[in-house]
Amino acid sequence: MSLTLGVIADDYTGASDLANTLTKESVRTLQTIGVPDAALALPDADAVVVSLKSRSVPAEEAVKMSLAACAWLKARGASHILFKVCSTFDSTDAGNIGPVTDALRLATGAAIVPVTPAFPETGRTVFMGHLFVGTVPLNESPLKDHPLNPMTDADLRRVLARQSTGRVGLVPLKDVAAGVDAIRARLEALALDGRTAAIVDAVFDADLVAIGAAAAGLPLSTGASGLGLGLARALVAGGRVLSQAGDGGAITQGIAGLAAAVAGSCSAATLEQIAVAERVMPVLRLSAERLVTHPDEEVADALAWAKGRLAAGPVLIAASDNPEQVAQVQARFGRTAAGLAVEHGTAAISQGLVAAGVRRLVIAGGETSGASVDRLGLPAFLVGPEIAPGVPLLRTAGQAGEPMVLALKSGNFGGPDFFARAFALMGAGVA
Ligand SMILES: Nc1ncnc2c1ncn2[C@@H]1O[C@H](COP(=O)(O)OP(=O)(O)OP(=O)(O)O)[C@@H](O)[C@H]1O
Ligand SMILES: O=C(O)[C@@H](O)C(=O)CO
Repeated sequence: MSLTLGVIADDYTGASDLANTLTKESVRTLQTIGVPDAALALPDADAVVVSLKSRSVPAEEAVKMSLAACAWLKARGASHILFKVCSTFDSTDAGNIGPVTDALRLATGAAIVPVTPAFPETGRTVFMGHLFVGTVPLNESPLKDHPLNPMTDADLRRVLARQSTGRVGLVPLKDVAAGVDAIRARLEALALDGRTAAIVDAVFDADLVAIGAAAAGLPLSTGASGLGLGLARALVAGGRVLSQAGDGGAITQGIAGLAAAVAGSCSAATLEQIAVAERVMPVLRLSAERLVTHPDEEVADALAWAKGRLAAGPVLIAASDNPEQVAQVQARFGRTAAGLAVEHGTAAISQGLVAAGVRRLVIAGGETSGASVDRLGLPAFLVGPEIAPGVPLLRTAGQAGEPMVLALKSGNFGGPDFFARAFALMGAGVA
């Protein structure tokens, strides 16, 4: 397999978001979970998205995992590496976007790295280096209450500089609007001035097409699905990838079995989606406190609840809670310990659901998805049609046993009826 584009994604939902964008742009794309085993038989692809669970781990660990993924992708011919981060730049002052970008820059020999989390289709735009979520700056959006990495500064030059060893510059919208040559010229000037990364403004998809054209000529970029769109357009236009229309129908073919969803995202979008799901399917609200203090009992009770209902249609099991409740649990047990306990609990529930015959599984939340997919030991996914912007259907690939269809939903993505829509596309209707 000879690749053109190698993507290192810092969480699993983000990886499927990016794989979705590339697939929509007709780039033959495969999503792997971690660096694939040498023995894993993979179909041909022009782009591979390696999913890591590296967003919230200590920076040294994230760097190590990302360098291993980079080496694997480069050994298979990838001429450009995209480090896929969250469109809301989820990270802390300790990392991991800065440390990983710095390390990949050295590994790829890049002089400067264009960085933009813009994803206009989902309302993420960057202007004068400041990230907006819809109509408000990042620090006024619900991301200020994120359970693991509250985002309190919208100025990405400052945010990235606090995490990086290098100096951070800006490619302003004026240059982006002037087109690919102006972007290249600004990046070169910033590199000459000693900047090792540059936040690139982008408000419309057209901006990202120009940025993608400039970035495709460099060894490395850091960004979200908007940058993926720009890179895909540049690679297809330059004849560097085989453009191929997707075969969406094949994704759900031959998949029967039960259907369920597990949610651990506490984003405003997911909380609303759970409330809406309650009107059309059975929903169980887990106790985060009990997942910390009596995990086996809480998991067993949840599975018993689900098993009594699955035959009648999809069910949803959610740990998700509002910021006040999450803060209380965190105050009592600590942020990391509470998050990990809930992830372990939801992963055990996903495993129990699959053991009970679930073959159509929706998971909400990046860390939550990572923990569940790891527990299920799924090595790779083929990418199918889109349920909502940034959320495709996925079909398991490369694993022994019966295939499954999954959806890994980024916390903030999807409309209010997301769960019902996902099940309908998976061929499992709700009442
Ligand atoms: N009730 C709760 N109390 C405390 N922590 C919780 C609770 N419910 C979930 N969590 C934790 O909150 C974190 C949510 O992160 P996750 O990445 O799954 O969602 P997200 O950040 O909304 O999604 P994404 O990363 O895709 O944007 C997880 O670590 C999860 O275990
Ligand atoms: O970019 C995004 O917002 C998502 O793909 C994501 O990474 C959420 O975890």
